[in-house]
Amino acid sequence: MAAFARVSGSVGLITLQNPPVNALSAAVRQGIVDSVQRALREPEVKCVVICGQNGIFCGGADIREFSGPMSGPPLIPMIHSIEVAAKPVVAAIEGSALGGGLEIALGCHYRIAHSKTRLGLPEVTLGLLPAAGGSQRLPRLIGVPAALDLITTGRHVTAAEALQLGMVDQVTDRNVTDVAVKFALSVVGKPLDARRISMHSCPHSPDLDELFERTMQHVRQRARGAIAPVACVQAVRAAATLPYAQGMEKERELMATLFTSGQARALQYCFFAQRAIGRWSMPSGARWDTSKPRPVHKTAVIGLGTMGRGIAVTLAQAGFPVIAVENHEKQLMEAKQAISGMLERGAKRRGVTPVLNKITYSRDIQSVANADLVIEAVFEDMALKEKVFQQLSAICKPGALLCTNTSGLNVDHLASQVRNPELVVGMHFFAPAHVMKLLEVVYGPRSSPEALATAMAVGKKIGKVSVAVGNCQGFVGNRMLEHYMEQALFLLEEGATPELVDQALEEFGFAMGVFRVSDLSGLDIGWRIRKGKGLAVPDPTTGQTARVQQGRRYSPVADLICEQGRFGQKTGQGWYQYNTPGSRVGKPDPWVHNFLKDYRAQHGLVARRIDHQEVLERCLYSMINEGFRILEDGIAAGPEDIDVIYVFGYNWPRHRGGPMFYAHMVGLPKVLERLEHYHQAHPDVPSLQPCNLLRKLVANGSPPIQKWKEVMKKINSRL
Ligand SMILES: C[C@H](O)[C@H](C)C(=O)SCCNC(=O)CCNC(=O)[C@H](O)C(C)(C)COP(=O)([O-])OP(=O)([O-])OC[C@H]1O[C@@H](n2cnc3c(N)ncnc32)[C@H](O)[C@@H]1OP(=O)([O-])[O-]
Repeated sequence: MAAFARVSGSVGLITLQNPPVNALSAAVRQGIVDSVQRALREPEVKCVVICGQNGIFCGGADIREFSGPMSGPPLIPMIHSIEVAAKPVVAAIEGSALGGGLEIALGCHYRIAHSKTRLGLPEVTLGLLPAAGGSQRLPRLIGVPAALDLITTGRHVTAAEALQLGMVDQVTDRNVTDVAVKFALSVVGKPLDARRISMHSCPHSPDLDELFERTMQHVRQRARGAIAPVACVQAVRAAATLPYAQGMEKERELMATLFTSGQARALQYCFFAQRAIGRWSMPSGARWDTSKPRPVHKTAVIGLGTMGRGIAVTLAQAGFPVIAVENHEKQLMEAKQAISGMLERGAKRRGVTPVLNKITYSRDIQSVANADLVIEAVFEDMALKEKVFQQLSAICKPGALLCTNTSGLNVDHLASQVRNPELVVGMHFFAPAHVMKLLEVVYGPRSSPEALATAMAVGKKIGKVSVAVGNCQGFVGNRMLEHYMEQALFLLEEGATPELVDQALEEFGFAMGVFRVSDLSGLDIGWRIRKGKGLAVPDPTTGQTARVQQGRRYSPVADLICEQGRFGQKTGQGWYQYNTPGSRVGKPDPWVHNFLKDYRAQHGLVARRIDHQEVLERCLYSMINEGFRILEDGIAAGPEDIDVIYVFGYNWPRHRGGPMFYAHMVGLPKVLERLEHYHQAHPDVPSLQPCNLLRKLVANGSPPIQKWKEVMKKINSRL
């Protein structure tokens, strides 16, 4: 709701009250309407100040209301009544003014912001556009180019940048409401027409058409099929070319298309999923709010290869002192140089001083004896990791958290190497570790809730989106990815080309298809892992790698490509051809096409026409099916955990919500039917056999994704 009070004699103070972010729920909107009417009606009130409770102005419209019928007074006429008011209305902005919150402020005649405020119109990140006049008022206030940037990206600006853009009139370090009240009294009686933004046209911008063409092209490229950014450009174009009322009509039309779109539902699901994963739970019943993290002051990283360097940078940038250990002198010197460079470039980008002194380098693992948390990031070899954990167990102080950055090896096996297995968890970073937001925090059967709570707390402090998952081969992300990649290889055997598979996945919204990503990360990495699993081993008699391994179909196509030394971008050849080793632009490679033709002939395979639909169904549904197995095994607590992992760690297109949300949108009965269809065609591919949980959810009427956890509990309780 919103409270009204008269302060300083003649100032009507309207306070938004809806913790934690004063979202504009129906009750808050009604409260504002009532308060504005009262302020304008009461003769003693000469001016008005609008502020928010609890140190935040307003987080915008109440996103929770979007999934149901909208009720309460609409925003647009409410903001209009503020703008046309005969008494000056001043917005006192602190904390955040986002979306509808900023739109209210744009309806006010003046805006005073606290220096720590963040302002923005992030609707595009929810699959929407600023639909309470923001797309029409902001361009009029700050100009078309700046408004296009803020509205199509949804980025938040600081108070300093907002002042520089002309979005706010004053920035203060003092109590912003007090400053606003004084300011409001100082402008009583001054003409207001100049302050009514909608009454003005947009500041002139030379060659507007060229600007919009260029922006639309850039936005379409970046959007990868997302519709909201495109609509945002069209709305701002209306502001630049049409009178306000017509522009508002255009804004309303565009919003109507977006509001009910599947993409908007996917993006709003992601918004809440990203916040839900912080409320983790373990199969033991331990939870985020019943487990206390241990204090972590000193940290250490063992092994300064690519991952170790990124992890050290991330910890130091978050303010942790780091002991960086590498026992090879040359590797240590190279790491020191690389890390310093990363810290300096990061500091330059953020306009802060590089924290080079946060890291101390050592060749001696003894130096980590006093660390509260140690992250092992040595080469992905179990024997080597065992040795490191045995050393850490002997060296580290009691209570130190021992973490491994393995991307899929058995965390519990490493726990069995130490005195306190309850203090061992996985902290699986994604390359580059100082850039990628995702962190899989892996707990084993012996990991204590306290250990998990501590790793999750450190994950939050270093700015990672941290997801708690159970220990199993490949954890969640890589375990599902294996099936996605396996299907892609089978499709090559059956007639597809790498380009066709990648095109289907890129049209779906992935920045890069599976074969382009493999060429980027290096085919030799996967090859080494497959060899480690005893898969990519040619039969000594035939010299051929069997196409049935451990009782299931196996495709040796990638191994055979690697045997030719084709490791992707780094060798200039992989699934694509590159001008030179290291170059990034891959062209279709006739060698690969001929190789596949020969391979099919050799194995008696007949190529057939494969369409994009089949590529998507086989690559994505097999991955989703494994997602259901992961839920069934309790490795992930809910679909949100899986979807956040894929959106933040595997570039799953955010406007598709994540693999499990996508299954929900496609419809579980359809996913089940298609998996059954493909499993019938490929009985030797177990990953296509529908998971029991999927069957049970369909049998339970395919409940909405928000209800899966509940239904899973019921299903499990009946087991
Ligand atoms: C007409 C108009 O044009 C259109 C159509 C719109 O206006 S569309 C809406 C546009 N507005 C936004 O996109 C802003 C969204 N919010 C944020 O960016 C951030 O929240 C924040 C404001 C910067 C605070 O960050 P935080 O880190 O301090 O806390 P938190 O953990 O994120 O949030 C704390 C709690 O508040 C909940 N919450 C936050 N913003 C909310 C909102 N707008 N509606 C409903 N709930 C919200 C959130 O789910 C969490 O709940 P729970 O998990 O505790 O149950």
